[in-house]
Amino acid sequence: MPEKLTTVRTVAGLRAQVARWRAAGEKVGLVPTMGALHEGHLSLVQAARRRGADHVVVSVFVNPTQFGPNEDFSKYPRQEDSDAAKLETVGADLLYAPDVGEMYPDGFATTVHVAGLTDGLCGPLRPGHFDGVATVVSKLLLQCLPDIAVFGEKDYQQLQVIRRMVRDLDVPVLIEGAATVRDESGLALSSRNAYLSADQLAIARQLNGVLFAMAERIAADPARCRSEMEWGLERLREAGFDRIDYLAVCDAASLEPLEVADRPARILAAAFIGRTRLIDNIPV
Ligand SMILES: Nc1ncnc2c1ncn2[C@@H]1O[C@H](COP(=O)(O)OP(=O)(O)OP(=O)(O)O)[C@@H](O)[C@H]1O
Ligand SMILES: CC(C)(CO)[C@@H](O)C(=O)[O-]
Ligand code: BAL
Repeated sequence: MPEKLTTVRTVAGLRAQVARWRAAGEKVGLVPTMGALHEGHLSLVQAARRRGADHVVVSVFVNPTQFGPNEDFSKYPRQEDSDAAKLETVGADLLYAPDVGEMYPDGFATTVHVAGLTDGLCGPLRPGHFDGVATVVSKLLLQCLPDIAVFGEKDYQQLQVIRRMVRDLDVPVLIEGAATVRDESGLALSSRNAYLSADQLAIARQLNGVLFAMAERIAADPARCRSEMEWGLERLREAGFDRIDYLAVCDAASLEPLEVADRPARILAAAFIGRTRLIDNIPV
């Protein structure tokens, strides 16, 4: 029988529970999130179980250090009660919901920076974002010391950054990526979709179609990267996106931009509708 979901708010509380599972020889999975949970997050809990975790810890922490000064930290949705109810439906075991003081005690002075992979795409457009992510994910991994941690491919650059950070710092955890969960129109589920009006949602729902069309045409002719990017940018403008941060065809591992998709590649995009910034990516 799965245990009922319990909530802990301190590193000591988290470690005490994880220690009990370890003493019983059981494997622990960690799913880091910022809450406002949807089916995409719940799929990560299920993926952790499928990949061998006997118990799954889900962290919910809206991490201030990964938001820029003009970003949506204060309005980011916080809904712990409904998050807990959703986690129960997929049999998560522990909700770890620290406050900012627990995560960043007075005098906190350390930053984890992953070079190279953060030079392009979201990196320069959200200065400091990946330092905030790498630092808080390092802390979450060290606080919980899970056997595996699962992250969504929806945040593809983030996933690559975390893989590199874990490899470089010899963190003893297996990092697993999980496929993007989409709605019936193909729109990638995202907590920020809740900011969109009905008209804006109709625009958002066109993003994935443009990426899938580009992927099909580039797969047929790998030298078409540049012309397909121009085609895709035009389609996104026509669809009504207000600002396109990037639309790029990149090497799937290094995230270097590609002119010719002659190796595993990924098409990645970030675009604004009003003040809401959406991201998506798919393989070629
Ligand atoms: N549609 C999705 N499918 C699979 N995983 C997802 C999906 N959306 C988010 N995730 C993953 O869930 C984890 C937590 O992400 P986060 O809490 O930021 O959710 P989000 O919906 O991406 O929110 P935001 O709108 O802030 O980007 C990350 O590993 C992220 O990649
Ligand atoms: C990994 C993460 C939980 C770190 O705050 C966040 O960036 C997210 O929700 O993807
Ligand atoms: N989903 C990644 C977290 C962020 O955008 O800050």
